[in-house]
Amino acid sequence: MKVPAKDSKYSVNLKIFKLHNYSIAPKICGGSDKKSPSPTNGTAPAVLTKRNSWRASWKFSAAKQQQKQQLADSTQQPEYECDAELPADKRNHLDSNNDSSTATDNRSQHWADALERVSTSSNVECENGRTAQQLSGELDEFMSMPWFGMDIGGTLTKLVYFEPKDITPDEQDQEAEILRNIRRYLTKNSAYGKTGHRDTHLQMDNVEIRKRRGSLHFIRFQTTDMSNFLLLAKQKGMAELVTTVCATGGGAFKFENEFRQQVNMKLAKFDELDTLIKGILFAEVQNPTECYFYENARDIMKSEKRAFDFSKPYPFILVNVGSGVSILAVYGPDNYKRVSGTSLGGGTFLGLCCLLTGCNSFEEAIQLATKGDNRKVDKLVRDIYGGDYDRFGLTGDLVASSFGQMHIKDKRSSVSREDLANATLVTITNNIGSIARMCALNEKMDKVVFVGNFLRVNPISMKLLAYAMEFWSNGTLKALFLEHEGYFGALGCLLQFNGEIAAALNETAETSQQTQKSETTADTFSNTINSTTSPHSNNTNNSDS
Ligand SMILES: Nc1ncnc2c1ncn2[C@@H]1O[C@H](COP(=O)(O)OP(=O)(O)OP(=O)(O)O)[C@@H](O)[C@H]1O
Ligand SMILES: CC(C)(CO)[C@@H](O)C(=O)NCCC(=O)O
Repeated sequence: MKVPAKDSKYSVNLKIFKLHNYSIAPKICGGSDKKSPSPTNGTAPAVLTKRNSWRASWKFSAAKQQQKQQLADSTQQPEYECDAELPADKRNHLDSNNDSSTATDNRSQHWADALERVSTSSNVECENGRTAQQLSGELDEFMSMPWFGMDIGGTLTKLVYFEPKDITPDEQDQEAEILRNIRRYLTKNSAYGKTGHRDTHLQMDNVEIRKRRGSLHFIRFQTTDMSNFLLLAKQKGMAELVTTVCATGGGAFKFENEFRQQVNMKLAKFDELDTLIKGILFAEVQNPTECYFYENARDIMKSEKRAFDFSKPYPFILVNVGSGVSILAVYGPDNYKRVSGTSLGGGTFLGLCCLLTGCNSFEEAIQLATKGDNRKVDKLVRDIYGGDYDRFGLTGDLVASSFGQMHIKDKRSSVSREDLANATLVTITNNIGSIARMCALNEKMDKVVFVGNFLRVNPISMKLLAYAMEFWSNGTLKALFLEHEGYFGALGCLLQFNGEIAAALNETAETSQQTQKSETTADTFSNTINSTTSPHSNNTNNSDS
């Protein structure tokens, strides 16, 4: 991975702390020793139920157990090929979990099943009516380049593209021109269309995936720009390539038909939280400096980014700050639950900031926040007490009430756009920190990993979160951050194992059959409510917000 020499974004944003030339002790976690009220927007814990349909999709070959085992023994496991070459400690890291060895066995078994099935039973009918031959074709199609993983989120779409670097001259001769053009287009540019960007500083080189060596490119664009993206993909000839793309995020469901109709692309859909964890584990193994923390977190003026050894990660709290926030308790690679969430996330920060300051982009909002002072907007403990509230350890500098001065006309007229942006950022960050801390306490975990694009170019929030975890836990909680911030869902998608892909394709077929059925039902009973369940309905959260 290209590691930036000195992250300029940090030096720029440090200005805020220079401007606030005081010992910053913003109130990150509401209430401290006081009994904190429950977060208004928290969600009820939802225990993960693993999706089982892929197991069912292969079950007809269970009768040939012995034969399968031989195949399994002689077959490598694509997803873990790179693992086989890893140093022992890294391998242990993937295997150290209570579930992981079982998961690996299952995977090799199912990969063996898949191979056996396509090689020996090409006309056996699958559950959804497709033959093994068809399924084999779909797997081949998936295996053919280009390889993408896509995370279509509420605000940003993230695309991870694998560029093969081990192309032989023969392969090069045979490579379709369209494919070559797509590869060149993606890897030679860093801006695409109106909102597309390649984060060149995050590029991972010399990565091995499914026995191919190459580079991973990280691209993002606004989800509102999806129709332009599809148009561009069509112009570049994607429709003629007939590819299947692994996709996750809400948009994988929302835009599925558009992908099919406009660029002839099938989406193999995966759950966003499953892929998030897979992506994180892969990035950590690939990049020794993926994970970092803030040293001297208690003194925001002095706190500095340092590498953290995340090779033995479990258990940990994972806070994904996207448009909204999901909070997971992670016990192992295939073992987690979504413990909470809040609708007050990155989307809220951006939305409120645009409303309050008239800014037009996340970058602009962060720039404004960097120059502003939340103390002119918020009501601090000292604005109420005239000093500290000693009895419960609340120093005068703490925010007692976010935006608490804005009901006063004079104060309102003296605040700047910068102050409002800063107060918005601090408010949203504090709230996330508060909920994350309560989750860590509940789950008795001491590592809290923050990811998601809200943290992009946003050291103010990272430092506040690091401060919050450290200060309010008396040093027992540690906030951790990851370099590839918002790309883990897309990365995890790209890495999906072939057995899982086959299952996702099956689910797609099942869903379209269900949809057709429900459309017919809706025609017949036009007054009844369509209650078709989502293919992942056994794996969703119980959001109550
Ligand atoms: N260039 C950008 N444009 C818009 N938002 C950005 C940008 N860079 C960072 N952000 C922040 O990142 C957030 C989106 O993060 P992310 O991409 O992780 O979530 P998402 O997948 O879009 O949302 P969700 O997971 O809730 O569907 C935005 O709400 C905003 O706060
Ligand atoms: C809906 C998702 C999961 C989409 O990524 C995310 O935006 C989220 O977790 N929102 C918060 C929902 C809640 O728990 O209140």
